[in-house]
Amino acid sequence: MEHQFWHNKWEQKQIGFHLPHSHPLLEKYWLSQTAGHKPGHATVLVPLCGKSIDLLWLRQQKFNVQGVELSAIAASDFFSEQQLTPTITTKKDFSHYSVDQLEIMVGDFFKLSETNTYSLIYDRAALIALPQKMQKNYIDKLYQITAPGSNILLITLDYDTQNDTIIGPPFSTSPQQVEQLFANNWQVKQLERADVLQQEGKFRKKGAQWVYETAWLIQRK
Ligand SMILES: C[S@@+](CC[C@H](N)C(=O)[O-])C[C@H]1O[C@@H](n2cnc3c(N)ncnc32)[C@H](O)[C@@H]1O
Repeated sequence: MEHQFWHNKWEQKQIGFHLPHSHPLLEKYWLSQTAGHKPGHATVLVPLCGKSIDLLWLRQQKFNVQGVELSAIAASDFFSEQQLTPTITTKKDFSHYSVDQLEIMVGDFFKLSETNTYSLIYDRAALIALPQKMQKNYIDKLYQITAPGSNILLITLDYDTQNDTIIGPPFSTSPQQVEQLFANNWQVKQLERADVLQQEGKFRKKGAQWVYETAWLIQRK
């Protein structure tokens, strides 16, 4: 997706993806499957984080949280809505908005230069925000920045693409696609798959017959 597409979405407040609460699948699987074995204060990276309340939930569980987000509007809205005052510093490709244990790096995720650094990643609506031709680059970038043994909690959506009135994002990403994307270098475990058509008004209105949400534990070999 062009960067301008997302900047326009934030400027025009077209952020239907934003949830006013933390994600139930994060609450269900983060400690039980993904990060429960990690010592307190491990760092979790949240790619394409928007102004997600999940950042706060993760911090409440005593993780250091680093989000990456293209839009400075998203970052400033996050901190002002949470009544937090960040310090802002700019280094190279990113502006860092930070308060205790929580930082949003404003810039392009694909410009992260770290290697073998992160051991915990939370992805809700990040992989699926990208069109198929960018998804492979996204997985390559995850591979670059994570260390062997890293865990990712990934939440994907796939839907009835017969109905071509639905144009992503989110881009329908089927279990087969997830398995193919992570086929090399990763172990893939499906944690849960459920029909969420009833909760997804946007899809229902457009005539979708089904929408599935799937939670995954992805482990880097
Ligand atoms: C579908 S939203 C999901 C936001 C968040 N994960 C959530 O659950 O609310 C995708 C977000 O990714 C951001 N984004 C898109 N491309 C990006 C990039 N290359 N680097 C960093 N952020 C990006 C957009 O601005 C948008 O806020």
